[in-house]
Amino acid sequence: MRVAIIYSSVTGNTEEVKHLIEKGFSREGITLDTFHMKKDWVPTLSMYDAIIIGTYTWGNGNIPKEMELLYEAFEQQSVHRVVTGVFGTGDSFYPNFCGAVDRFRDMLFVHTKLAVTLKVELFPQSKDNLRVDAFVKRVLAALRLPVVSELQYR
Ligand SMILES: Cc1cc2nc3c(=O)[nH]c(=O)nc-3n(C[C@H](O)[C@H](O)[C@H](O)COP(=O)(O)O)c2cc1C
Repeated sequence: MRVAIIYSSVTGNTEEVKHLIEKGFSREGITLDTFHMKKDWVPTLSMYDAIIIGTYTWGNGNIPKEMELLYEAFEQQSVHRVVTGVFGTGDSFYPNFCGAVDRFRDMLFVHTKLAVTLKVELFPQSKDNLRVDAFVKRVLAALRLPVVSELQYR
């Protein structure tokens, strides 16, 4: 099972959610391939069974510049079998809260097997732990994998 997480973060909020999601998958025995979108390079998306996208929001509800190449790659590559989830951080002070998540969601819904989305207000708080757990479980369910961390307690 190959799962990637591809993200962008300037001030560290989205990166912190990424850490939580990585930990969630790690509890399920899944190690993620991690890509920080800084350069003009995107991995071959069809290599993966699942891809998690993490993005902050810029401008007026926009996708950050460094994430545009990834957005276009999903539109152009053969990804209809890939399970996806998209998360992001934003600031509800802005009218389009986490608008970049919405833009990825609409595109991924058309081109991939979109399983789940998650929006976090700025830096993740303890209440977000349960939301992250639910995010990971939705991806596992779409991959038809059992939730190992719960099976251990039965
Ligand atoms: C110039 C600017 C524009 C922004 N526009 C939005 C926006 O439209 N919607 C939103 O939800 N957040 C917006 N934000 C807030 C960032 O998305 C938020 O601080 C985010 O957590 C930053 O993520 P990072 O720490 O991973 O870089 C904006 C921030 C800046 C500085």
